[in-house]
Parts: sequence; C-alpha cells; structure tokens
Amino acid sequence: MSNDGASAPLDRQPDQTSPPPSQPAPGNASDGAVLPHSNGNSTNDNGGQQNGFANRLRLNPNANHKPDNYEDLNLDFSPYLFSSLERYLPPNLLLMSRDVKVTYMRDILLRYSPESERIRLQKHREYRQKIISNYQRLHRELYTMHVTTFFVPSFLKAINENTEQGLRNIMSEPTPGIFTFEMLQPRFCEMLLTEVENFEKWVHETKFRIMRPNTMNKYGAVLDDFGMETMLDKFMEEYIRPISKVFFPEVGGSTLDAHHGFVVEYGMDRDLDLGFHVDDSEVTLNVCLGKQFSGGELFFRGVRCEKHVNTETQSEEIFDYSHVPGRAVLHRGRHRHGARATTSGNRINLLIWCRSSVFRELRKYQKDFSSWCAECQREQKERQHQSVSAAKLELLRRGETAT
Ligand SMILES: O=C(O)CCC(=O)C(=O)O
Ligand SMILES: [Fe+2]
Repeated sequence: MSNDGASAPLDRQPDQTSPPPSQPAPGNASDGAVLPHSNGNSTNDNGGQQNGFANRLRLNPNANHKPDNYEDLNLDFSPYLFSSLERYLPPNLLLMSRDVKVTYMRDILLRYSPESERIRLQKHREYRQKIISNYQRLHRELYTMHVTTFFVPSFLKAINENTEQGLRNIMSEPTPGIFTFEMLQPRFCEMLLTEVENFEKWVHETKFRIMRPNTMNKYGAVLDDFGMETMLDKFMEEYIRPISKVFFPEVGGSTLDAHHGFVVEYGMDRDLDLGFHVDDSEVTLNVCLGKQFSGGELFFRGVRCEKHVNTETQSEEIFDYSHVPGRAVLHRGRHRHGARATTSGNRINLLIWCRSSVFRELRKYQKDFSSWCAECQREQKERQHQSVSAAKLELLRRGETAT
C-alpha cells in the first residue's frame, strides 16, 4: 500500500486479543481489525433497578453523597465508573466498607456485560495484574500526575486560564482541525523513554508475551498495561478534555471519558512507517518523545465518517507535519492519516486515543455527520444546491405557463 494517502485507510484498533492478534481487515490483508476497545463505560446506563437484588439501586443519583475513590484498586471496570455508580447505591450500602460496595457494584456491572466481553476483561485484568506484580518501575514519579514535571509552563498557563483565547495563544492550527503546541518537558520525555526501555528489557529478560498497542504496530507498548492507566485518565480529563471541549465539541470533545495510552517505536530495527488509517478515538493526542531521527512525518488527508472513509482527498485536505520532540499534535480520530518512514535514528511517540461513550451512543442513531465529516458536508451542500436549482426551475416553469 502506498504511503501518500491515496489508498483506502484502515480503521485502526487496539490489539484486544490475548497475543498474538488478530483478524484481517478489509483493504489490507496484512493488517487486522480486532474487537473494539472496551472502556468499561458503556455499562454505566445499567438500569440497575431491575437487578434482582433485595437492595435495589436508586432511580436517581444521591447528589449529596461523596463517593469513595477506587483508583488504587485493580478493577475490571474504570474506577470512575465505580465512583459514579456509588451515588446510586441504596442508603444502607453507603454505610458499608469500600470492599462491600465494590463487590456489590462489580456484581451489577458484570451482569450487564456480555459473556465474551466479560471473559476478555477478566483475561486482560489478569494480564495486567501479572505485569504490575512483577515489573519493577524505574521512575515512580511517572505513575502519578506531577504537573510541573510533566508539562511546560506555557501549556500549564493556558490550561489554568481555561479560555479559548488563552489556548489559541499557545497553539498553531496549520490546517483546519489539526492543532500543534508545546506540551511536554524534555525531562519528562526522557523519563518516559527510559521507563519504556526498562519495561521492554524486563519483557525480553522474562520472555513475557506482551500485547502490542494495536494491530498495525509490531513494536511499542501499552502504558495502561504497566500501571499508568490512572495517571493517563487524569492526563486526559484535566489536560486533553479542556482543549477538546473548545476545538472538537461536535465529536464529543467535552465528554471524553476513556482512553487508550501507548507508545509507538520506529527505526531500522523497529516499525518503519505506518499506513493510512483512522484511529479508534474521537480525539487523538500524539506527542513525539524523541530521540534523534529523520523522516517519520505525519500525512493528513481530511476528516471522514465511516461511510465516506474511502472517498477521494481534496487538494486543500493534504497536510504533512514533521514531528518535534515535546510538541503535541491534537486531531480528530477520524482525520485520515499515516506516518512516513523513519529513515534514520529512532522515533518514539506517545499516543493517547481519547473516546466519548456519549458520542458513540448518539452516533448510532445518526446518518448525517456534516458537523465534522467533510464528505457529508459536501453532500449536504450539493443537496442544497440542487433544491435551489429545482425551485428556480419550478418558478420559471410557472412563469411560463402563466403567460
Ligand atoms: O507515528 C505516528 O506519529 C502516528 C501514530 C498514529 O497515528 C497512531 O498510533 O494512531
Ligand atoms: Fe493514528
């Protein structure tokens, strides 16, 4: 497949299978599309009133109750889902210990997830547990959010200001819908690179079979799998969502509630390039961590919904971007893109695919995505143009018959 964006983009998904992956995807027999990434959030409309327990859930959440924090537990669903669900617990359960509440809520959630998904979640939980109890972390400070260690001052100032103008001041938008800005401290990039190296060394030494970030990369690692899930949740909620809320409201930018966080690695002894694809995300954050490299440019080719993913690229949609360490690129997941070959050195990038369960739910009932799909927009304009022409013709016809 050529790298210039002319061929059909793949729908890129995380590797959800226990290793090795996966099933073939249409358009390219060598790459696979696998089950959609589960974020545990699709279960939070569980309608728990019908769960058959003696103590039924409340119909409406108890707004005055301050839920427990579940972030330190290794659970099969997001810790935030447990905190949200806790507001629906019957009053007598609210007085119980956190362990009792967890058992009760987990039981409810499991009843609402299909069997195959339940097994997959359980396997993945065991996989993560094995890593977490055996892998010795190198930089403990990476696993909890340390804002000044992570982010450059200009970025923090804009986030704290929390205005569109403040954000625009640190951003460039070289083509519509692609934002780039200075984000990560060089020291943070260096620490994350060495942590990933350390993890891979451990994987190699112990012959542990790891799951790769998705079906298109043979190298790289899922940060969520070795202990960074909670940190990355905060990263998304506090540092990506406020920006997405302003620049990507039409794809659920303000309701991002799940993520897939990973690093990809390119070079002579790694992946070379990345084919044309769309991400399984509403909004993607891509930050180059280093090291020294040449090549590896991203190429973008316009935003498309599922129906139009293979339609032609318009000349104004062609945009190429050269990575700079520490600098972030933020784009819609449906903005078709790929990465050219890294021709020398090594390139390692941090990717956070951010998702909104609300957006995904609403999308099921829609056919027209002209608020963000460029092809839906063109079709809509075409329909408007045709109806104006038809109306004009009709007026002319009436004029003629009247005379
Ligand atoms: O290599 C890159 O910078 C792009 C990675 C990417 O598009 C992805 O992982 O979804
Ligand atoms: Fe991508």
